[in-house]
Amino acid sequence: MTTLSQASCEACRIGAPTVSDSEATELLQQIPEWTLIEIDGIKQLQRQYKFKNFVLAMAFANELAEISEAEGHHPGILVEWGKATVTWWSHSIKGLHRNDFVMAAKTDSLLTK
Ligand SMILES: C[C@H](O)[C@H](O)[C@H]1CNC2=NC(N)=NC(=O)C2=N1
Repeated sequence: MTTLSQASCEACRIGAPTVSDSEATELLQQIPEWTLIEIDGIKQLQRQYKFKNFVLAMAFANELAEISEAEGHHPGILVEWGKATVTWWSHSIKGLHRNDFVMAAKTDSLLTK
């Protein structure tokens, strides 16, 4: 099995299937720090990362911007002093696609680079 962080984000077109609840539970085992949330009926993955200051949190957000552009899939990022909150979901399908789990794993691997 390819680990999520090594997978590529496949194109996610309108009408692509959302991940089922049982698939989500299984995929979450590979990204245990992430929480499944629901906002306005849209399921999303969210994780808060802690940093020593604002500049480090901002630098992390910029690295995440680079991999997001490379993969064509983009997160919500809230940068505050000492933390960055990252949220992944697929706008085109108003929910979670496997891409979101792949991107969450890639986000985690930025920290271990
Ligand atoms: C045309 C472009 O690839 C699409 O609009 C992409 C851009 N980034 C995206 N990011 C996310 N998170 N969901 C999307 O549906 C999405 N669509």
